[in-house]
Amino acid sequence: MIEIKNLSVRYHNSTNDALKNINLTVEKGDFICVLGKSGAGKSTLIRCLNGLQKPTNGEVYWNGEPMSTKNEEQIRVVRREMGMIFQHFNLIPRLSVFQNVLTGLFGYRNSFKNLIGWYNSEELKEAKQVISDVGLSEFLDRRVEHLSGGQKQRVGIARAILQQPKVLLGDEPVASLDPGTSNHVFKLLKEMHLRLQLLTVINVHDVTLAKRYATRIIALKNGELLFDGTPDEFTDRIYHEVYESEVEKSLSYIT
Ligand SMILES: Nc1ncnc2c1ncn2[C@@H]1O[C@H](COP(=O)(O)OP(=O)(O)OP(=O)(O)O)[C@@H](O)[C@H]1O
Repeated sequence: MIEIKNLSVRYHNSTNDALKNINLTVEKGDFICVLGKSGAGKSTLIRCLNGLQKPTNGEVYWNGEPMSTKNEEQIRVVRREMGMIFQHFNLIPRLSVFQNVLTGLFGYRNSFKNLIGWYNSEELKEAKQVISDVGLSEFLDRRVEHLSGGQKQRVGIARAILQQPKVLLGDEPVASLDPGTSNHVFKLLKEMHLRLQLLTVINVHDVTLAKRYATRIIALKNGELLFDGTPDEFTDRIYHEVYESEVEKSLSYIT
């Protein structure tokens, strides 16, 4: 579904590659967690998948077609098929849950309809359904600024799902949430993945969550692909290879 060949990214003001010669194929059916220390290249990888970041070298193929040959309009069409959820939710605080979720339809409508906020009855019904699916029916008319972090992320998920994506991408969607709430959000993501057959790629710092929910784990280190396998194959030895220096540094600071 998405194939990455010899992908490297170097930001214009940097002397190092943020991603170095990555080769990957991700398929419908994958629930992928991307692990790696801060700065390993996880966000850059997600941004390459949705076309927000152009590779310095190599290519990203969407259903066999190179992204680099697509014009802005064609990339917009591809991006419509990719729902995104974010660490800081990217919601409009003063709008209600319902209004925020409806913005998931923006990619399918002309700007005039979006501007005047006109939706047909089918669209309104679908929006109510996804809000119910994420367990927020009772908060339909509440401004999102008055929700908890976990509820806000549910709104983010509902908005992404209303978009009817084929792929769901998450850039550290639980980094601002407590462990219990993070687990609930992952459980919901997994349910959506299974029910809608959504290819899901999520950056996460919590290895326990990755091992509990992922079908496949990818680990990056200094921009390189260090590991690609099942949660069972992600052993303690690999964990230490991915994180060791960071863990040791933080422990030596405490003791
Ligand atoms: N816009 C940018 N301009 C220059 N360098 C950047 C830019 N964005 C990221 N980088 C650098 O690229 C490397 C990879 O960053 P990236 O954000 O992809 O890592 P990450 O694994 O997502 O980190 P984190 O877990 O802290 O979010 C880092 O060295 C970072 O400083």
